[in-house]
Amino acid sequence: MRLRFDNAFLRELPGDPATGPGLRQVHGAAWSRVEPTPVAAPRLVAHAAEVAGMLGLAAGDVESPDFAAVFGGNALLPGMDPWAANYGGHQFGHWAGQLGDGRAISLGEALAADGARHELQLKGAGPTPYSRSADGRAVMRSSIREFICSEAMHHLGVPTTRALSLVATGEAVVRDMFYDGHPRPEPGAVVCRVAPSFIRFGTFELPASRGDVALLRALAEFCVWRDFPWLLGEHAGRPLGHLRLEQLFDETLLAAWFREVCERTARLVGHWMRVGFVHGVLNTDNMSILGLTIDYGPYGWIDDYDPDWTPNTTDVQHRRYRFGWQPRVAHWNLGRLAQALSPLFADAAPLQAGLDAYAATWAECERDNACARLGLQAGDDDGLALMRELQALMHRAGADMTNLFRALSDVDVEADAPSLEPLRAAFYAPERLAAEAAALEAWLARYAARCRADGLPREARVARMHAASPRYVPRNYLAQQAIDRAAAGDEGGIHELLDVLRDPYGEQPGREAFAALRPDWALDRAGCSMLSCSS
Ligand SMILES: Nc1ncnc2c1ncn2[C@@H]1O[C@H](COP(=O)(O)OP(=O)(O)OP(=O)(O)O)[C@@H](O)[C@H]1O
Ligand SMILES: [Mg+2]
Repeated sequence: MRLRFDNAFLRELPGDPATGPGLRQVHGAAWSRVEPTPVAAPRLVAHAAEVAGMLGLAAGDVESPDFAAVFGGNALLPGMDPWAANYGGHQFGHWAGQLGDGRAISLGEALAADGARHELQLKGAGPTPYSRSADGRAVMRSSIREFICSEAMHHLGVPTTRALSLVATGEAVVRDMFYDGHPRPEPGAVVCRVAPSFIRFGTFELPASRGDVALLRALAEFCVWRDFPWLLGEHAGRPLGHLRLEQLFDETLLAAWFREVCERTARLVGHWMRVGFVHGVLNTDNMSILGLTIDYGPYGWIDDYDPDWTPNTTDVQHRRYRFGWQPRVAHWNLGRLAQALSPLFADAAPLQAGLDAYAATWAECERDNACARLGLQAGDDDGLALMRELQALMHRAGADMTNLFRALSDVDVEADAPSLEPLRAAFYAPERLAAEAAALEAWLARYAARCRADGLPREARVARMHAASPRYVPRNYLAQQAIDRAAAGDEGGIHELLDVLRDPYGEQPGREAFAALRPDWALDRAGCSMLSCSS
């Protein structure tokens, strides 16, 4: 197994002179060298062949015992030079100080044959200087969720960190799942995540909070150079040191960078709102600078449409991270990033321009999502208004978000008064549907009229709708079933679910069960409707 590494993060940014996992506050440094702690019996449970292929790994590499050893944290490949990154963050609205990779350890930045950079990072690989009071480990149930959802998001077309592998450690990890004084041992696991960059908003917030403008500037310049090279135009690919000497990183360039971060974040949230994903812990340390979904913890998927739903038990009181608030939370988080970057700007105008670009891009995404899901040609305010009315009805009548949007393409829009029949199976309770049936029918009549005025031929309309509204998403209960089966010794559920989710927009005859409404047993089952941060 061979990979080519170019560890730019270590080479170009200042590091912690101390090594090893001892807990400490790390000043003036972006990273600390620390090796994964070996585990008792690494065993490969699952891998994503697409990610292995992207890295240039062959099937034989994945099957070899070396693979489980490396991606379980027991061995290193030549060129790997493991580190934990230093960052801070706002958690639930409050500044939390230094956080850092407490259980994530980056192994190196692999360069693929096509020149793409893929940082390989183990999650659950043991203690680091940033582990605070925790153990640096992760349990199998949360690792299965991270592995499956990362890949599902990619196939759904949502920007995300990827998952190469899921390795069982053969060791127990003690967790108090509901923070109710009942800790118990659970099987441990390590996921290898893959992304061009794991830089977070909190990466910039930490040096800014300490008044360390030199490190803040170094991080910003590095991030532009490595992660946004297209902003450098003809200078892309030249050594960072040369560009610094030529003072290329002026305010105009940094402003363009911040603006792009804002726009990418808006598009990311647009995708989440389209597919019904609730991140659950949108702290600034869980916001990727590249606008990728990162940190699959107590996330959830919307079953019955409810903009106020949050899956995170830690968040039940304020519901800060509820589904419908994600657009405004992302904006707030960008505000914290803007504040952190402000020492690099003479005045606030360029940062405000970025935040305004967020609002404009999000508004555009919301309109485009609405019109694509309704199968309308033009993205206009009329389509958006129609969507908002439908969402209010879905909420009141208890419609399954995924299934209702999918079934909408079966409505006969040639009829003046289309029948509700094609939608009926997407509702959870007949009496709630009955109470709203007249309002839904009135909406359908207006919708059908709009489709006819729009003039898109049936086939094109349906294709547009199916491309925007998935048939299959990793519903909370589906992931939990895979977890339960794995706990009982059958890991086949992980592979089956991953395979279904490889084609989320296809019909996949024979696999309809994976698109079924949430069953009643999942309503109050841990892992399905409520998830704790204990992972
Ligand atoms: N078991 C653990 N051991 C050590 N540190 C942990 C552990 N769980 C969480 N942390 C750290 O606590 C902070 C916030 O936790 P959060 O739940 O956002 O992250 P996470 O799920 O560990 O990681 P990531 O954001 O890397 O996916 C991070 O600094 C994280 O590394
Ligand atoms: Mg996190």
